[in-house]
Amino acid sequence: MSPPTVKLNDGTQIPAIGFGTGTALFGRDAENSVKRAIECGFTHLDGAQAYDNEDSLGAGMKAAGKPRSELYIVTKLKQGFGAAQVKPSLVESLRKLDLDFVDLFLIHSPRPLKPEDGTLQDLWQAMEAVHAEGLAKSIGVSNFTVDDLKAILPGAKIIPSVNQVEIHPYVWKAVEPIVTYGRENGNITPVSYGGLTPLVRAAGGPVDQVLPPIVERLTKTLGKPVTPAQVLSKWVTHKGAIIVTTSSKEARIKEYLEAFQVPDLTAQEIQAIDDAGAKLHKRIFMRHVFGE
Ligand SMILES: NC(=O)C1=CN([C@@H]2O[C@H](COP(=O)(O)OP(=O)(O)OC[C@H]3O[C@@H](n4cnc5c(N)ncnc54)[C@H](O)[C@@H]3O)[C@@H](O)[C@H]2O)C=CC1
Ligand SMILES: O=CCc1c[nH]c2ccccc12
Repeated sequence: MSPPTVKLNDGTQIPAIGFGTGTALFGRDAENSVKRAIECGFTHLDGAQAYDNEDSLGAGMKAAGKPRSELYIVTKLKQGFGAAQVKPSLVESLRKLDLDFVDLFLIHSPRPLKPEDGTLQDLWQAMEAVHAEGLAKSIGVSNFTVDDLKAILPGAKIIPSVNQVEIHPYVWKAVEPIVTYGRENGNITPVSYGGLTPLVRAAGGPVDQVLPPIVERLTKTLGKPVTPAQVLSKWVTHKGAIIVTTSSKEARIKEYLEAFQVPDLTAQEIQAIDDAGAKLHKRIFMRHVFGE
């Protein structure tokens, strides 16, 4: 079963969960993992120039044999690239991916940006130009703070469709203002990465303690086992975000997709996870977003 989709501010639809080729797959051949993910039901694939594996992402798509129209392909401008590199680097990404266009092209990070490479506004104008040429159906940003959004929005002809940022309970207090600002200023959809951090990179933290009763209730309600990772995925979805996750294991890939069959969390359960998350601040990526 295909995952649900969400409508972006430019009218396009994005699958509510994406399979990442960074982190564990960074610099590695992603072909088999991407093929497996597509065969299991993922249609949204998250790449980046910096991951140095776009060619194998393209090979994985091809090997899976799914029509291009059923796939949603994302790549990101390498960190540190300025306006002049937007089009040539995207053309090179498309060559590696063996595609005519990507569904979504993101500025991977607003930093570092050298003064000689122009301003963030110049960078966004160059993104608007590749969108106008049809090389990217949607354009967006990643790791943008409220101030970064404020820097580009006044001069923008196109509002970023998404802001991909680290979102999980241990950064929620810090990231919520970015999510809210984006929503209130052009309906920018948050995309979450690092969503499983409480289980994967901060095991034993306060969130671990509140998950078991929620897992138990949902397992009873659904009539089949629900996992802590699925509960965290539901939490991310309840915050209005698209999920980007990854795994090389087929069982985990299926577990991620099956999270969409899990019943909703109650307001009290969401609050319990928020409260537990607020007891620990743990950021994994992009120091500039959270200041520590
Ligand atoms: N825009 C950006 O700056 C960033 C984007 N990303 C994108 O997001 C993707 C996913 O990022 P992640 O942080 O890896 O996602 P994530 O937080 O969902 O973690 C996925 C990892 O968790 C492991 N895992 C899943 N369930 C587990 C369990 N029950 N116990 C132990 N381990 C478990 C998986 O094997 C996998 O290695 C990346 O591949 C990349 O495409 C990631 C980081 C930064
Ligand atoms: O996207 C995840 C974080 C990130 C930013 N730049 C790079 C380069 C290589 C691997 C991961 C990343």
